[in-house]
Amino acid sequence: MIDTAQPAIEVRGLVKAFGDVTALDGVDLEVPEGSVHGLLGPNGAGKTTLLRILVGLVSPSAGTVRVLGHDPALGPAAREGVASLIESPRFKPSLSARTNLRMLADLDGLGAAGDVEDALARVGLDSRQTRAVRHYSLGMRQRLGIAACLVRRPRLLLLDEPANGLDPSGARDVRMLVRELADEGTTVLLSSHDMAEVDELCDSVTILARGRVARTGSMAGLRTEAPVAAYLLCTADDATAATLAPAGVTVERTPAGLVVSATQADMDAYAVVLGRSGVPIRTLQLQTAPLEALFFALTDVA
Ligand SMILES: Nc1ncnc2c1ncn2[C@@H]1O[C@H](COP(=O)(O)OP(=O)(O)OP(=O)(O)O)[C@@H](O)[C@H]1O
Repeated sequence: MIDTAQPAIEVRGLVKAFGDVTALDGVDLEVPEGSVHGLLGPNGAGKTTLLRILVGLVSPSAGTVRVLGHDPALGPAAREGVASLIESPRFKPSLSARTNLRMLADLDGLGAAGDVEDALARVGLDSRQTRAVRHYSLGMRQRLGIAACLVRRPRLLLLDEPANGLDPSGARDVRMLVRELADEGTTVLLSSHDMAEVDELCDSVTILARGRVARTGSMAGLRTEAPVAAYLLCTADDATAATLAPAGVTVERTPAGLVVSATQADMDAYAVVLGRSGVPIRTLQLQTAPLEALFFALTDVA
């Protein structure tokens, strides 16, 4: 029975040191059951270490960890209901996707309960095809890795940069799949470098920087904190355009065009004013997305 009052993940004061490298330095994390939570941070922030601790692959130096109510360090029984894709999944290269998943289901003692056909269908891999996994593209392997998670019918799915290395359509497929699983009630914790990806998929986010929590909260809350966006605007008459900026819009003339700082709503209003005033817009480019700018500010990455 699912205890809805209990968070799917509850981490308090988590510290992990590898020799003199402190990968995690007092991390608190709470992920409610049924939500999609993003773990965001630059390289080396500690995301993978945190995920590895959550599945019992690494033991913490200090702090408490509860995953679906259990301490994952206590062994496989304490990790029931949890599936993860943290490292590149290891499959037998000479065997087909279906045979690989059947073997994993048997190893997990799932037997017929591990629905291999359904898992393959969910990730868009054809269970009838006999091609060996060694011929699979990176995107197909990643999908197979997710299928291996789905065979376990997890309540909680942990994904380490699931769209990393995939081409745009592969990345979109993985995102759609994550969204579908979330809509069905699976709790998802996914790490990413990509603020846009987290914004698209997640209800809430924890931003890590150098092993510490730089910010945690709902995506909606984070959006309200985001600075105004910067745009590069080129018009048929930049000198006139600069004089037409409404209140709330800052315009700086540069050789490349007008650098405009404005909220989305104010930029829309400015574009309408320009059109009405007979100043055609030639190009308008978003230079720094607001959430991305906030991510850089919070993690100190120039
Ligand atoms: N097994 C290990 N031994 C020694 N140091 C480690 C080990 N695992 C991680 N680290 C160090 O801990 C820090 C955090 O690494 P981690 O891989 O968790 O970061 P990350 O946020 O996942 O980075 P990336 O986005 O590059 O994958 C880094 O300084 C890394 O070098």
